[in-house]
Amino acid sequence: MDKCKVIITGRVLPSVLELIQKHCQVYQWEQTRSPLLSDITEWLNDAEGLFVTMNMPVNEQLLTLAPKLRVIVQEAVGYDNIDVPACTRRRIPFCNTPGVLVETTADLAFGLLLTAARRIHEGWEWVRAGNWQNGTQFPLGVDLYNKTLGIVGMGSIGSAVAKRGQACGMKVIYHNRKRLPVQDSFQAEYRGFDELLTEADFIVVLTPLTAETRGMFGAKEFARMKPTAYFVNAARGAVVDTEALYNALASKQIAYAALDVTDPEPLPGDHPLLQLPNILVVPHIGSATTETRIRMGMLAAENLLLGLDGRPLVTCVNPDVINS
Ligand SMILES: NC(=O)C1=CN([C@@H]2O[C@H](COP(=O)(O)OP(=O)(O)OC[C@H]3O[C@@H](n4cnc5c(N)ncnc54)[C@H](OP(=O)(O)O)[C@@H]3O)[C@@H](O)[C@H]2O)C=CC1
Ligand SMILES: O=CC(=O)O
Repeated sequence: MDKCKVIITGRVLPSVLELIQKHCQVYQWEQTRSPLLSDITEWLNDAEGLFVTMNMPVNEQLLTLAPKLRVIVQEAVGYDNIDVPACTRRRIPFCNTPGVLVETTADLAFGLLLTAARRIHEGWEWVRAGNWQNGTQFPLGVDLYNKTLGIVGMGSIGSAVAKRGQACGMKVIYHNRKRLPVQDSFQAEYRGFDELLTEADFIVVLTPLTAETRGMFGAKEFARMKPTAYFVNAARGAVVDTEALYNALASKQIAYAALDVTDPEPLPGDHPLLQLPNILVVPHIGSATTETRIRMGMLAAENLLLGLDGRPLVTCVNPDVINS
């Protein structure tokens, strides 16, 4: 019997590829950049499954070229690149990988905060440049203890960051559209968005990117923050207006930013943000540990195989397409 044909839009771990190849014929995009639609058009014509590894747009245009597609999975939690209603209209189930990367991403978000506050990365550069003997001139950092951590997007990952902050003696405040039930907020206090901006010493963003959150942090929001504020974005780059962030940092309207995600992404090496002294940027590595990437890849692969088999998926974003 012919194996189902599936497209994988980037590199995956060998164990994940092996599992998929056992059951499917794989077309894999192997270049480091994300494929353009034109790069995979030929494969789309007979693909029954699509495994998305990077932020490739899955929209009407792509779906129209893929008449046999029966399941789409993405090895990520955020799915702002996927037109889910368009998948649903074609009765194609779509899965992301929630749950398995929560603690790992929270470690990275909190790690950015701690690294920026204590200038760990700058200290390393200082030592490596042979400056240790001038150690007393190394610029001082700031404490986390007794400071206020403001989390915008207190969901799975935001809550895990909140716990890390509390373990460091921080007071935690948060903002969501809906206030959490008391038992789920473990003493973090709810604030309106503007209140959180003015009160927090450290702000960590962990909302999804939606029409509502796109550009949520602009000039007005940075102007509300303390001049000593540290700003961490581990959500999606476009939640922040990059030019406004640049201006806020360059004019010292806020103290520091630490980013796992940027807009544009990847950030070009000559981008003005990277010339600033008060910023730390890492290349979207929130979930990038071996253990977590295996969990994400395996979950996505299992969902792919279930979908090809016409069975309900474990983490389906639009489950009604299967149940109806
Ligand atoms: N850097 C990285 O590598 C990673 C980044 N991410 C990003 O983090 C995001 C969050 O993931 P996760 O914690 O699992 O998601 P959850 O759905 O568990 O949490 C999202 C939170 O955001 C809140 N939220 C949504 N819209 C708004 C809004 N307009 N204003 C304020 N709060 C809002 C939600 O609360 P409410 O609905 O009440 O508003 C919820 O508390 C992902 O969507 C993804 O983009 C995820 C994994 C790794
Ligand atoms: O950015 C990563 C994700 O899982 O979402």
